[in-house]
Amino acid sequence: MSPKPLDYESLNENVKKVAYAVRGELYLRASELQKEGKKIIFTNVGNPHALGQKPLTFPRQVVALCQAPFLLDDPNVGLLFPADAIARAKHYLSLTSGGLGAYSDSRGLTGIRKEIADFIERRDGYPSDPELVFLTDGASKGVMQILNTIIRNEKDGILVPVPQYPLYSATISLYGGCLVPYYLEEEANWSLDFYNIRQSVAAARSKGITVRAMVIINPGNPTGQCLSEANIRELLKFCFQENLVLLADEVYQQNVYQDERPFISARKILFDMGPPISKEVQLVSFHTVSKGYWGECGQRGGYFEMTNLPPQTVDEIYKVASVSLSPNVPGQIFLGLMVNPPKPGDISYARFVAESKAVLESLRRRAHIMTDGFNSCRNVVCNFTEGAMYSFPQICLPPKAIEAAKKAGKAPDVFYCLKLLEATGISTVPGSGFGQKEGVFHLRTTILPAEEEMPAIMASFKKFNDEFMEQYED
Ligand SMILES: Cc1ncc(COP(=O)(O)O)c(CN[C@@H]2CONC2=O)c1O
Repeated sequence: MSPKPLDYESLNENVKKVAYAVRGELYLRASELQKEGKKIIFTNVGNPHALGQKPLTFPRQVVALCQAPFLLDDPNVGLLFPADAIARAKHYLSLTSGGLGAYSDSRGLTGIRKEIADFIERRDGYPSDPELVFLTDGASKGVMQILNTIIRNEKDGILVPVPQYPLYSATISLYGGCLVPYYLEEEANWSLDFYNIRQSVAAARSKGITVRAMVIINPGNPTGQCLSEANIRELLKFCFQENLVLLADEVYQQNVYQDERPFISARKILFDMGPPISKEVQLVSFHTVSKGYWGECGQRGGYFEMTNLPPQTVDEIYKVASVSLSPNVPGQIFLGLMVNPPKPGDISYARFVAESKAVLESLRRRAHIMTDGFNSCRNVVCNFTEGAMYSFPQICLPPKAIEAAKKAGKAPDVFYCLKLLEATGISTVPGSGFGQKEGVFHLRTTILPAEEEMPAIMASFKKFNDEFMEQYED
């Protein structure tokens, strides 16, 4: 009997190649342990509300009213909702063609795309065209769509930073392209090494790969570094020289925990550089409501903005977006609220600022607590989380531990993370899931556990790690 169409052996080989460690072996084991009644701290996913972060009030008030417009007709609505939330809800409902239950245009609601373009113009100081802003169900879908547009065959290469967020490796596998790694320099705080980047491109080309795009994640996931203006200038010059489209993943642009390298968008620097670069380099920038001080991961609100793409290409991307009909409309409204929050003088302004400031300041403190906790272990080295939501310490493992891992049929960092999980309930992601240099091991955790729990979590980690080292050290 020949295999059925959806038997494993008949499946699309690219589907089988996909790996996504953020919800891989460790996450599955943690879920099993949770079912057995063990308390698990899921720090594997940058999912703030799942770790106790409260949603911002104003956005939820507006979307609640949009979801239940009959409340707006209730004479007591003003007793429960502030006037600016009521007004904003009415505004967003007026943008839709029948409320949140109706499909929107496949690029998203025009009025919200305009709000985003206005935000980009305020942020960068250069005009932004709403026609070049497409809304998506999370930034993930936008990244996937653009990579799908770029990858023609297995000889098309995409430059990806390593360690990388596995959305990129998984999507490149799914669409049958070639991931061309460029290694970040851990010793120099995960900085770029342009010699290494050029080497990677040359090596790929020598194998017949056409390198077509370069991904930057700024601030970085899992590495947390923030790129300097000089870095981004050099990147844009490199893309211009090598004819690469730059994919700027800027989903963590609100998550910055140091003052030396504030977030500057790749788009701003592109226009600052002027012609020919500002006219020639093609750029797609991504953003989301899943991160920042919003953390609204489940709302699936993302967008990408296209710069220097020819109209015909934009039309092709629109055509493919039309196949999925419409990005989810509540997620679009969250995007509009994120880029156009309450202003000074609005009734909800003070509360909004207080809530968002509290989240960011706490994340900054937690970044320090976690980094210091890891660095207090003699075999652990951890760069400070300058931005994003993760800590990515290097764990120096003794030969006996590596031997034991081998015997267990596990990569050394997977072995270590499994032992950590079993001993402490802390669910992390092994560095191998993000890529790392040969013979060097990491784990990724988020800085998201509640601040008051963080010291106990780090103490529990240190206790486990020291006992692990006692057991396996020569
Ligand atoms: C760099 C980067 N880009 C895009 C996304 C996708 O965001 P959307 O929610 O908008 O699709 C993530 C999510 N971060 C994942 C999710 O949690 N932990 C992670 O590493 C990310 O880290």
